[in-house]
Amino acid sequence: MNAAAPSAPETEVARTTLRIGTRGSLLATTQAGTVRDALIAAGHPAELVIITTKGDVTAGPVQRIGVGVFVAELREALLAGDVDVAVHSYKDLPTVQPADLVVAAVPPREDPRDALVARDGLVLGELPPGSKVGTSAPRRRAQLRALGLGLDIQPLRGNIDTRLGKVESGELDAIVIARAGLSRIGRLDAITESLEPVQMLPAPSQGALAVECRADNPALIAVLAELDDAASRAAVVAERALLAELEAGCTAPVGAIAEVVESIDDDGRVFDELSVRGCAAALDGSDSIRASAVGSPAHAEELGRAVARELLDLGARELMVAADAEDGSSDD
Ligand SMILES: NCc1[nH]cc(CCC(=O)O)c1CC(=O)O
Repeated sequence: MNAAAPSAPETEVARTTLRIGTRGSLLATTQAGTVRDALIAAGHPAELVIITTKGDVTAGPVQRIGVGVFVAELREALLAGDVDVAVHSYKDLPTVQPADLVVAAVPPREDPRDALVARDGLVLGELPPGSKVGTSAPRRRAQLRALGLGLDIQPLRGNIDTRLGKVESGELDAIVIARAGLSRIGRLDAITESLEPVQMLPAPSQGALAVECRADNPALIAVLAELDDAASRAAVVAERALLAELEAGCTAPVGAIAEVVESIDDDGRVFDELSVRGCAAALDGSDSIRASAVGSPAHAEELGRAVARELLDLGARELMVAADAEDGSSDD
């Protein structure tokens, strides 16, 4: 920095290489790398800066370490000015956005579905009762149990390679993980079944990235906004509004999927609609509730909240309170 001529953020954007903070895992650096490449392609020099977070060096369940652990240190680096941009897996962000930071872009989202990685190429319906299936996310555990297949759900943590290794070694018969993570690290080949939303609703904002920067830098916000994908943003806004209205965190047994779909009006005109589906499940799989709505993408937030209120009317709160009481380990 030139101490004699301190520059306004506006001019800084124009002449410096943007520093993009990321966790050091293969998944995180790959994700952040797509943002770096998109910025460079748009004429904005950018580079990655690896930030080691507590979540990367601790092996305990996420609920014990604290929700948002993967996010907090990246945000500290942003606020300290050590980096200009942070790239997060959107589903790892708490629902409350800090006032001094903004999600300036939601790039085109990956397929949000969960994926089954099973031994011998098996799909879910082929796993015999008693099969050991790894996942620590209450949302996945509850929805798997609700399928009534008699599966033995086992805790699962670690990076993607560690998780895949448990199937390869035979320790587990299968695992359920986000398809997007496998896609980003080039391991779609490991998937034996992509789980349809009728069986398994993904975590709110799964497969989407949040490109975050300080709220006090309008020039940088404008640059990052070039990477924003309107349909992906509308979907994520609806899903996270649903989660927020349920007053649930990223470890709650809540699933949601919103999609922009084409519709045709009475005069034959094609227009975009936003379809929103959500579920809340009891952790023991004894019950799960679903609700849905369709409306304008411009009303994504209201749509998400409306689906959440319907879930609440159907008893979601009572279900999730029971879920809270059971046990702590989770990792969605
Ligand atoms: N908290 C774990 C996490 N956070 C983001 C991803 C990758 C998928 C995504 O970007 O949504 C994963 C792994 C998983 O859920 O299997």
